[in-house]
Amino acid sequence: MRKKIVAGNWKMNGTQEEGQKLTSEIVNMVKDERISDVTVVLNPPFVHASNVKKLIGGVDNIFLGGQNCSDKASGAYTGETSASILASFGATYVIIGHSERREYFAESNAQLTEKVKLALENGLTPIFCCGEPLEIREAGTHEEYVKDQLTESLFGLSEADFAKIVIAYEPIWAIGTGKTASSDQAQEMHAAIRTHLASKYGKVADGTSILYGGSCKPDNAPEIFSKPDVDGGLIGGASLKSRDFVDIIKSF
Ligand SMILES: O=C[C@H](O)COP(=O)(O)O
Repeated sequence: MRKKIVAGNWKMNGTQEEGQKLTSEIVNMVKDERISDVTVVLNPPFVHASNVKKLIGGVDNIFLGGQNCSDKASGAYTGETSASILASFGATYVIIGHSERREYFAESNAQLTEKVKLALENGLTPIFCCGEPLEIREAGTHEEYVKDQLTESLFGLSEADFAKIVIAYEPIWAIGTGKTASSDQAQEMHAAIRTHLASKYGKVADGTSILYGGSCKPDNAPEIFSKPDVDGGLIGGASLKSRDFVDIIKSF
């Protein structure tokens, strides 16, 4: 049985006060509505880490994650945050290779491998993102494109390390655009991803949670999450509204 995961990626949003309010509301709803069968991950901007960690304190199925980590272990890298710093603040997940990091910060597949390794060494579960831009989708080469991202960044991992990875498939043309992939498009890609992972890691890939991301909302999440290879979501915009985010969590 694969883990069902809904992760909220706040991106660069939220003052201290807003972050605390959002976290408290989510925590209260998850408790009051007795949601216990879904792993919930909150990925705020780094500076919110302590506040968020404190607020989720007593809830077994809500975890703190980072939106990124450095590909270096420590040192003179101004503005960066390492996997070990994140772990020391109580984070247990970290998003790696989000398309915004790949596009705006020119992160390469090789760099992402280093980030994944450092995350694992520090006990963090990487949520490894992959996904194609619109022109690749239109050219019909999206499967190959995504498989290459996975091969180049992850296929050097041992089986034991690979078993700890969560994948997020996010078609770039669906991120923040309001244009979601159809549930059939999501299932097709998730199945292709799983088959590709199995070509290297065999049965271990059956246990890999693959999340969908891209304009996921309360009204489309039930249909997307009903697909056999979709194990949850990586939620951007809708994770900033507590009611919407919790409704998405309840969409399985
Ligand atoms: O990390 C989350 C994704 O980029 C999806 O963002 P979105 O839900 O705002 O489209």
